Amino acid sequence: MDGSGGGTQQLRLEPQHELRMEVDWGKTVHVQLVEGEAEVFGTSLDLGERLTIGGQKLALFSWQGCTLQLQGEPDLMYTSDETPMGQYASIHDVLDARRQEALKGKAEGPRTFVVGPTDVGKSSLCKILLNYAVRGGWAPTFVDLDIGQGSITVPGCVAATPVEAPIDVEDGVPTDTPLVYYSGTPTPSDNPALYKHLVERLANVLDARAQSDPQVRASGMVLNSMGWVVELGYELLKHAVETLKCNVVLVVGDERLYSQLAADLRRSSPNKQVLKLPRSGGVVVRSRELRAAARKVRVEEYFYGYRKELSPASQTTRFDELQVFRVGSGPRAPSSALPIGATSVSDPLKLSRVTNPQELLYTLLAVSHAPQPELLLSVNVAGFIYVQDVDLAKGTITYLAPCAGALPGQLLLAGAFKAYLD
Ligand SMILES: Nc1ncnc2c1ncn2[C@@H]1O[C@H](COP(=O)(O)OP(=O)(O)OP(=O)(O)O)[C@@H](O)[C@H]1O
Repeated sequence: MDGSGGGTQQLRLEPQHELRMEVDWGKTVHVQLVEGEAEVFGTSLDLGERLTIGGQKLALFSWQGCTLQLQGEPDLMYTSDETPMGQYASIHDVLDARRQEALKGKAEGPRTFVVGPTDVGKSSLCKILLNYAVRGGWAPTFVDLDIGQGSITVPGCVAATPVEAPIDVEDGVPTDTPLVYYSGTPTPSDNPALYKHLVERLANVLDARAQSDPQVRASGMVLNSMGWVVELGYELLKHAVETLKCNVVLVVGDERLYSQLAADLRRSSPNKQVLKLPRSGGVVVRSRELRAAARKVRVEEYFYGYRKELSPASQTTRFDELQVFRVGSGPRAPSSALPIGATSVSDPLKLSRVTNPQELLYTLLAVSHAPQPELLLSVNVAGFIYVQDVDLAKGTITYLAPCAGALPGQLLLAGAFKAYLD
């Protein structure tokens, strides 16, 4: 049973056109390349390869034209020749030239920061640039600072992963050797100091990695950012650009943001390239509810896999055998409750041991590589567990882990959002 239903049809895609498609979760559509060439966000399809699309919105683009065979009924499907792919390819050429130059001069390649408001196609552009770089023989690092989505592991993280092969259309970015820091919340406004701290930790490790391998260094990075581009969100963007030493900033679909960033960044470092790009008309706008649903799907995929091919293990343990810590000093007193003139002071990076397991129910806990609690915010995480049940009478918690057996670390970081897996 593949859930595709519907008949089979052949479709001709003219040169530089794209076929835009939306397939809801729980449904599948199969697409096969019969003739010519086509790609999905820069990942080329092989002739005869059968792509399964489910719970996705995407575009099949062809530079030279192609024939596709479709089985199943997408919820929405249309073709368009109004795509920014030509401009995206030109940007790739600029980045490629910078990589060649960097390799020759044993220097840093382009660190390309993609910014823009929500739903302008930032993640899709990152995939296109990563895939084009891989097709040219480079091994760029993908850095995801959009903690709302968690495309590398789960929502609530800043993370990075090397991309050495084209990104799988179904499985997404590779997750074999990710570098992950957990903030535990899908929005940086909950604890901006923590977000900045984790970005700084990530930057340090990525700098060290780049120094150790000239090819990695010249390949550079492609960085995805969150869509919060005003007020504090804007300050966090600038902090990330500076901390991760980004030398190319691509502003998608927002003229105002482009001129503001270009002025601010050029003032602080004149050799940064700040470029503007149009939003693709194909990008689908997602509601708040859809984003929350996508977060849950992301967590499910982490444990069960995109095709439900993984077998996570449910285990029960005594809560006092786990050392779970929470970041931040808890809710601040409202200013109205403080003496006149006093401000509420709390350490946003303070760690405190969680003593009531009930508050962890349905949340994700990060299993840290840290050898001691003081290093919990400095060391990356090994993976995640999901708290399925808490038995206060017995003092036990039941959790879902990617595999059975002992956890890879004794120290855990609590998350603040509930995933409510079925
Ligand atoms: N040309 C296109 N045709 C059809 N769907 C597209 C196209 N480009 C992007 N999409 C889809 O639109 C949705 C939003 O795109 P994307 O995730 O790239 O935007 P974003 O700016 O990164 O969003 P966010 O605000 O969540 O960071 C995704 O489901 C993506 O697959």
